Amino acid sequence: MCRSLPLTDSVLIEGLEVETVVGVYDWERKVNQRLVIDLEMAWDNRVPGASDDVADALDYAAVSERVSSCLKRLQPQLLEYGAETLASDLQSTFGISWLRLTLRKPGAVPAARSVGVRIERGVR
Ligand SMILES: Nc1nc2c(c(=O)[nH]1)N=C([C@H](O)[C@@H](O)CO)CN2
Repeated sequence: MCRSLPLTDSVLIEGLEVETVVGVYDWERKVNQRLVIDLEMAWDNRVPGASDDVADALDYAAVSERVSSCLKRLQPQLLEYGAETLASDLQSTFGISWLRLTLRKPGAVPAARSVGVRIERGVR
């Protein structure tokens, strides 16, 4: 019997910076702050690897653009809400079966280099 192995290919976006309104406090609703996004997204890279056609690839430029516009429109209070909404939007828009998303807010806790949340959604 021939069983297929789980797909371990990914497309990556690391350190994507987005300026938006984010936070729970009154002062935070009046300023832009920087968010930093890391994404690992399952994708069968054998197809674009054979065709050399970006139409077969998960276009990291298009995903980056979508992340930025989504967070600017959403203006979340909690990072958790931003991450959950973003993950759901990316999965349905691009047909991503599984992703790991890290959303960091580097300025939030002065004594820390960064704080944030990480979620994984879907199945590989
Ligand atoms: N788990 C979380 N804790 C906190 C969040 C958050 O989004 N998730 N946000 C804040 C404030 O907005 C903070 O960033 C202001 O410095 C506090 N805790």
